[in-house]
Formats: sequence, C-alpha cells, structure tokens
Amino acid sequence: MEEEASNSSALPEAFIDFLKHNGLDPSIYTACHSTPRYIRLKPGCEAQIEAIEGEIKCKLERVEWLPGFYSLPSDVQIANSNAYREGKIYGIDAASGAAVSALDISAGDHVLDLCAAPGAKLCLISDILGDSGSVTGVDVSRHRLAACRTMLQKYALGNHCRLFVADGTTFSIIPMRVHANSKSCESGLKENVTFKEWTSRRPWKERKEAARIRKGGAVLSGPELIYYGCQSGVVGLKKSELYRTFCDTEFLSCGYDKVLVDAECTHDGSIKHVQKFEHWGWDTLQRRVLDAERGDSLTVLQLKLLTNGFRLLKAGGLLVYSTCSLTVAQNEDVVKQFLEENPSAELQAIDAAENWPCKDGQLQKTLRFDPLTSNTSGLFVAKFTKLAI
Ligand SMILES: C[S@@+](CC[C@H](N)C(=O)[O-])C[C@H]1O[C@@H](n2cnc3c(N)ncnc32)[C@H](O)[C@@H]1O
Repeated sequence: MEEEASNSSALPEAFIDFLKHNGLDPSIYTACHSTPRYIRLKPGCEAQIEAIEGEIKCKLERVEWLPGFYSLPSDVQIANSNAYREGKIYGIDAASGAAVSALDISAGDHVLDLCAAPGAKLCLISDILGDSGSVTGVDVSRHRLAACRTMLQKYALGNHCRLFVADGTTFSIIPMRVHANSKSCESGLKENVTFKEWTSRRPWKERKEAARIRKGGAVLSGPELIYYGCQSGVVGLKKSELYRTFCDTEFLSCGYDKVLVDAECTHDGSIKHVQKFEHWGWDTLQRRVLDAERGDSLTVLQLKLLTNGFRLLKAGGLLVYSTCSLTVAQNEDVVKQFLEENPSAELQAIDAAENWPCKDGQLQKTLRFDPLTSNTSGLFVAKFTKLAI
C-alpha cells in the first residue's frame, strides 16, 4: 500500500485526476519504471542474436508468448547499433505485437491499417506478409505518415505497401487485388495518368500541387498517395482505377481481408507518453490530452474510424480495434455502441490470448494489457468478424 502511494504520487497530478475521473487505479502504473523495452528481430536474423547482444552490451530475453519478440532493460539504447541501423531489429511494444497477432494474418492477405503512423504495427504486418498480399496504410497526419514511409524503406518492407494521407473516417479505396480485375472507367480526374515506379523525386507539377494543397490549410481534398512499392499494385494503374469508388455492398466481396483500427486516443496507457509532457508542462497535458471535452470528441472519432474500417472489410474478414488508452469510454463503450449500430459485426475471441499475460476487458472477448499485469505498455484490443448478412 505504501509503495503504491509513493509510486502513484510520482505521477503528475493532472494525470491522477484523469485516472480517478475514469475509474482507473493508479497502481496499474506502479510497475511502469521496470517495464522493459521490446524489439522484434527481423525473421532470418536469429543466428545473429549473439552478435547483436555483444553490440548493444545486453542480453536479449525471448518473449515466450510472442514469436520474434525480445525484451531488454528500458535504459538500453539501440538506435546507435548497426543491428538497428541495418534494420535487423526494430522497437515495438509486445502489446502492439499482440494486437497485430490477433489479426491472424496469412500469406496473400490484403490488409488495411487505418491509423498507421508512425508505423510500428504496419512494419510488423508487412514483415509477416513477406512477399505476398498487400498493406494499405492510412493516416491523417502527413508528417507522421512520412516517418512511416522512412521506416518502411529503412527496413526494406515497402514493396507491397502503399501509403495514403487521408481521413480514415471516410477513406474508401479498394484493396490492391481488386484493382487488378477492375476496368478503367472514365472519371472527373483531370490527369488520368498511369502510375510509374515510385521515386522520392516527384515531378515538379506534382510537387507544386501537393505544396498548394498543404498551404491551403489542413483540410484534405482527398486521399494523397505518398508512397507505393513496386509490388503494391499501383504501378501501371490509371488514377481513375486507383481512386475508383465502390458502393458499401461491393466491399462485402471486394473489401480488405484484415483491417487494423489502432485509433487515436488519449494515450493514457503509455505512461512514457504521458511523461513526455514533463517538458511541455502538465497544463498542456491537461488541456490537450486529458480534458473531458477532448475525450468526448475522441470517442466520436474512434467510433467513426471503427465504423469505416468495418465498412471496408470483406465478409468473413477480421478487424482489430485497439487503443493505448485504458478508459472504458474509449474502449468497451465504443465497442458496445458499434455493435448496436452494426448487426453484421460479431466480437471474436482471440484464441492466442490463452497464453498472453493480459486481463479480460469489461466486455467478454475483449482484452486489456497494462504495465502491472503484462509488463508491457497499456493496450485495449477487440477483434471482430463481418457476417454476410
Ligand atoms: C495510436 S496512433 C497509431 C499508431 C500506429 N498504429 C503505430 O503502430 O505506429 C493514432 C494515429 O491516428 C491518426 N489519426 C487521427 N485521426 C485520424 C483520422 N481521422 N484518420 C486517420 N488517422 C487518424 C493520428 O495521426 C495517429 O498517427
């Protein structure tokens, strides 16, 4: 009890108030100082573990419940190591790895990541798919998605990926496999050009247009394609084919096999994120992150993202909704309302979770990771399938 009190008193007051207001126990965070950092080892690099350990001067502990994942003390720096620079290891929390694992990705799947940036989960998805299927990453923030593109290129994981700056609540572009079957149709697009191989050097006209859109304000006129790999299905397409619109019922057969909605949230499950506000001032944390009004608008956004992600899923496909918040409002309440509004959505048990160190959520079949129970960052995970009704 004493330890709890002394540890929770180290948390910012604004954060403790937020936890109380949301019925969360501050003791969840008593373990956060000892929560390790996690890395994923690129498949095929297992023989190099000893060399990597020598380089970062620390032992990599295998995470028994999550293949390919290793833990190391949180104060060990990996950014300067060759293994990191060469893309053999990358940092990703084990709870995030579990959320991706819940999608049951198989070879050839076409996967949509609706809130993709900065891209840790998208890289893992691409790594699992290997040389098959496709990944479509969407994020409303251009600079965060540009960081995601850098990561994909660094880890040589971008061949089957395409990235769109777009609003995930309205995004409506079909998976890559469908483009292959779709015929070119006339459209109002000014320049119905064919996409050539992607290069970071955009033609002058395109750069001018993108700069004009950015200058014009934050409002997106439509999805902006900022990266596509040579196997992403984009090369050789006409703009009218890429941006062809489908009606909702068509997505039942032509939609994505798997959708991840790792929604924007208050990030309260990640104490490391909360502590970043130490530099910016706790008032900023209160105003920007923990404020009740902001919370209300977030839950509206989360429901819209989940609803649109589900619309884009094919019948029989799987969708995972996750947030790094531990509040009921942003998780179970959003899921409940979504289920009420979408009779074709069915919550699914996550079978692999039998061996995961997490707790049940307040809704049956949902899961919660937290620093105390799981020794990971906090994460809520719910998995759905789409019934063909
Ligand atoms: C929790 S982060 C996603 C983390 C990411 N999945 C990863 O593993 O690195 C939430 C993301 O949602 C994005 N976002 C917020 N509103 C959005 C919207 N309307 N449409 C698409 N993305 C949105 C934010 O820019 C942010 O990058």
